[in-house]
Amino acid sequence: MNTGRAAVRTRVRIPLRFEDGTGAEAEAITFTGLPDGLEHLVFVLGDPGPVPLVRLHSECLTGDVFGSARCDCGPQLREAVGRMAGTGGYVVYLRQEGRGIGLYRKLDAYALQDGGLDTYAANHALGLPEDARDYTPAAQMLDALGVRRLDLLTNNPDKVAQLEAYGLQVRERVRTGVFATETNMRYLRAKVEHTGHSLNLPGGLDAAGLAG
Ligand SMILES: Nc1nc2c(ncn2[C@@H]2O[C@H](COP(=O)(O)OP(=O)(O)OP(=O)(O)O)[C@@H](O)[C@H]2O)c(=O)[nH]1
Ligand SMILES: [Zn+2]
Repeated sequence: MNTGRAAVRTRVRIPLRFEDGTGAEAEAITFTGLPDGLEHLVFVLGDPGPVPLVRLHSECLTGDVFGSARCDCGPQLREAVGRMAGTGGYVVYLRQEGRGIGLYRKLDAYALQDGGLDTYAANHALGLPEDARDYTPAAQMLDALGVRRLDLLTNNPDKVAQLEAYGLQVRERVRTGVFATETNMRYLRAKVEHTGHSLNLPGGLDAAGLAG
C-alpha cells in the first residue's frame, strides 16, 4: 500500500429499508486521515469475508436520491446493496459527484448534452477533465478495513487499474447489471465507446467483450 494512511473514525448501525419492501442491515464507517478532506464513507453489509465483494460508487445526487433516468446510478447502487445483503460486502460511497467535477458543473454539462454533446465532450467544453476521479481515498479506506484482495463490482476498467496501482489485488471484476432505458442509452453508449466500460447494451456494443 503506497497511498498514505486513513483510520476508522466511527462505526454506526444503519438499517436500510427501501420502498419496494427490501432492506438490509448495514454499518456505516467514517474515517480520519483521508487525503482530500471529503466525507467519503463505507457501508458494510452482512459478513464481507476474507476476499470481499466491493463496489466503489461515485456520488450522484440526481440518480441516487431523486431517481434521475439520465444515468444508471440509482439502480446500480440498489443492485450493489441487494447483492451484498446476501453475500456480504462493502459499498464505498465516494463523494465524487459528477465524476469529480461537482453537482453544479455536472448540471452545466447536462445542459450542454441537451444541446447535442455527449457526456465527455460536455466536460471538455466546460474546460474540465472528462473524468476527474482519483480512487486514492477508496484504496485508503479499504486498507484501513484490512482489505487486501477483493472482487470489484464495476464495469469501469479505470477503477480496477487504479486500485491495483495502489497495491490492492482485484481477484475478479464482477459486472454490474445493465440498466438501460431510452433516456440513458446515449450516456451508456458513450461510456462503452469512450472509456471501454463493459456493458452489454441492446444492439450488442460491449468494448470489453466480457461474458455477461
Ligand atoms: N460530469 C458528468 N458526470 C456524470 C454524468 N452522468 C453521471 N455522472 C456521474 O458519473 C458518476 C457515475 O459513477 P459510477 O456509478 O461510479 O459509474 P462508472 O464510473 O460508470 O462505473 P461503474 O458504474 O462502476 O461501472 C457519478 O459521480 C455521476 O454523478 C454526466 O453526464 N456528466
Ligand atoms: Zn448518475
